[in-house]
Order: sequence, then structure tokens, then C-alpha cells
Amino acid sequence: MKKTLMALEQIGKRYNQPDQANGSILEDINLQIREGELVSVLGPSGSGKSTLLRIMAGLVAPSQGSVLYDGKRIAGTNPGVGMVFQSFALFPWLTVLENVKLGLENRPMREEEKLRKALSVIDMIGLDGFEGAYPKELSGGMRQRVGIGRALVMEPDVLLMDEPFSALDVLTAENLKRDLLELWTERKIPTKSIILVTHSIEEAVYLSDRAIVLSRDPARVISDIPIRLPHWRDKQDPLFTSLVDRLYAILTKREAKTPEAAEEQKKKIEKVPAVPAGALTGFIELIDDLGHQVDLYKLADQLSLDLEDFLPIVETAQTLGFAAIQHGDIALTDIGRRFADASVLDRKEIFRAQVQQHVPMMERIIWILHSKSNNKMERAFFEEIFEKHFGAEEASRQLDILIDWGRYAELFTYNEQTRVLFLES
Ligand SMILES: Nc1ncnc2c1ncn2[C@@H]1O[C@H](COP(=O)(O)OP(=O)(O)OP(=O)(O)O)[C@@H](O)[C@H]1O
Repeated sequence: MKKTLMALEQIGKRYNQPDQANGSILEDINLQIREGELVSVLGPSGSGKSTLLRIMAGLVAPSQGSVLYDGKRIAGTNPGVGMVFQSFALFPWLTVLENVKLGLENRPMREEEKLRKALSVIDMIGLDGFEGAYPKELSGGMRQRVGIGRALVMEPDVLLMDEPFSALDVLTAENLKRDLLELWTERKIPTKSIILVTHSIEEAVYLSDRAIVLSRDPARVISDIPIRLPHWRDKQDPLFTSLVDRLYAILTKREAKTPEAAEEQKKKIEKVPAVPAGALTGFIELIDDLGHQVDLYKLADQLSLDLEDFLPIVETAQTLGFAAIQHGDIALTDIGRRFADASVLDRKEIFRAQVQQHVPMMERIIWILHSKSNNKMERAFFEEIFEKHFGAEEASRQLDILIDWGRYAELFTYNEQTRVLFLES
């Protein structure tokens, strides 16, 4: 068994923000990161992946539990890690060389030594010749190379990467992934472990030795899957695609509930994904066109959608009873098929029934509008009710989406100017 470099023990994180009703982000996270591993962390958007990475780096303190590095509990920044951010985080007034050298700022090292190390890293990351360039003169891919260089120059045991490729175009990202993998697999860098937060299942299966999947609200580790394919991996290989399918299935799986729990669930005020009715309709039509049942991975690929955008649509189709997931495939339910085949008006009716049945927040809005003698209510009133559950910002986002659904289903009308919801008589 390889040596454990870093361990997370019962990590929990709670933000006590005045407008965040349920501030629990992470709960009971236990992880061991071993030497020689490239580990990816997947999870729905906003689940707490970045927070987890920042806790590992010691940039954010956990509310519970501890981070151990090399067997010792860390307090403050973790000395063994270097971090790469999605947004590059470069200083625009510093050159490439100066930006990279910044990684060594607090090291007790002679200036010539820092210079030598920085130049060698710049060479390694393929930026030879650009030492004197400023970030604005560089492409996105080159900027991220600088970001990676600044972390590597510290020669960290663990490299933490927070969606390092997601701000880049596809080809640039592919190129950078291959270069990183080459540095890693050929041991050109002394890094002992890499932890990569990503939105892309394919990226996780292509690069990593282990994929950790987090749930949401709060985030817990729901899967920890070894990926034992040799590099370089062929994305068409059936073993590769079956792992991608398996991860899709885990990420889209809803917990099986007892009938009582399902009944209880129906009454609970739960967040709905921010997917407009129009997008959902298009999605259902597409599955129908593809023969009612389709591999989730292929579907995401066909739509060129990242997990971040794809999962909420899948979740909405499931929540509203239009589709079900099994073994990595998404299939339309009977209602989903009826919806796909229906006329515009009939679709509205089906949607209306599904939303009322499956979304307690919508049921509550309709009930209140019916109870009022003038059948009108200000949006702010509903926002206040939902604020108790989600905090102010999310309550407003939830209301945007419920209004979109309610209008599409012709459940009520909404006046943007007066910000009033009302039933048409
Ligand atoms: N400093 C903070 N104060 C309050 N809430 C925060 C803070 N930082 C993050 N959060 C909340 O914690 C939750 C998790 O955020 P985080 O950025 O860790 O998720 P993520 O999985 O990395 O998201 P994404 O996939 O969208 O990048 C979000 O609801 C976010 O609003």
C-alpha cells in the first residue's frame, strides 16, 4: 500500500451567512490521498468541490474535523500543496517569469536559486521564450500554463487543481491535459499526488486513477471509484466508456426511497434546478427523436454540454416524472412519451399536472393565489416564504424558475413591471 500523503478526517463545513438558511456545505468527509495518485473530484454544481479543495490547501478552515498532511494536523496553510485556479489568478503587472517566481516568494532561498528554478519550470511547461511577456500578451492556454508553473515551482507534494481546464477552449484544454499528463506519468515533476476538481466525467476518466463523487446539500462522498486503465487512454475503448457510463449513472442517481419517505419528500420544500420549460421541452423531444432511450454520456456529448449544464436538465426531467435513469441510460417515462407526442396545448396541460404534483413550492404558490379574493400576490411575498428555506439569493432564483414554469403551464400570469403574480379569471 502506498503511503498516505494527506488525510481528511470527518470534515464538515458550514457557512453561517445571514441569508443562508441551511449553511451546511460539507458533511462527514473522510478521504485519504495516497502517493502516486491522480484523484479527480466530481459533483453537481455548487456541491462544495472548491470549498473542499480550499480546505485541503488550508485556505479555508473546516467547521469540523481535521486535515492531516504527512500525518500531522495542519493549522493555517498546508505546506505540502500548490494550487491552480480556474481563473489563472495571475498578476497582470508582472511578467511570466515574475508570476512564476511568486510561487517561491516566502521560501528561504537565494534570488539566483529562485530564478534558476523558475526558468526551469517555464521551460518544462512549454513557455520558453515568453519569460518577459505579460499575461495580456498570452492566450488563455498559455496563461493557465503560467498558473500551473507558479504552483509547480514550489515543488509541492500535492498539486490541487480547481477546474484548471474549464475556462479554455476544447483544443487548448486537450493540449494542456496531455502535457500535464506527460509531466506526471513520466515523472518529470516531483509532485507526488494531484487532486483535480472537474465538471467533466470524461476528463476524470481520461486523467485520473480514482474518481471521487460528491453529493449536494450537503456534500458527502457518495462514490470512490478506482480507474485502472493504463495511460494513454483510448476514449473509444469499451472499458473507458463503461466507466464514463458508470459515473454518469452515479451522478444522476436519485436515492431509492421507501413509499413513506417518498410521501414525506413530496411535502418538503426542495430546490428545483434552474432549467427553463423551453430547455426541458427541447431535451424531451431530443430523447424522443433518439428512440426514447439513450446513453447519458452520448447525449451530453451530442449536446456538447458540460456536467454543470447537463445534470440540472436531467434532474428536472426526473423530478417532473418525464424521464428515468437506469444503468447510465436515460429513458422517457410513459408521461414523457405522451408529452413528446402531444400538441402544444396538450403539452402545457401535461406539464401543468406534473409540476403541481411534483413541486411543492408550485403547489403552495397556486394555493395562495386561489386563497386570495383578488387572486393576486406580490412576488416579494413568495420570496420571503422561500427565503427561510434557501436564503434570499437562492429564493429569488427559485422564484424566477417557478415563474417560468408557471407561465408556460398557464398556471398563473406574471407582470414584470408590477412584480405581481395573478390567476387569470
Ligand atoms: N465564503 C462563502 N460564504 C458563504 N457561502 C459560500 C462561500 N463559499 C462558497 N459558499 C457556498 O458554498 C456552496 C459550495 O460552493 P463551492 O464553490 O465550493 O461549490 P463547487 O462544487 O465548487 O461549485 P461549482 O461546481 O459551481 O464550481 C455554494 O452554495 C456556495 O454559495
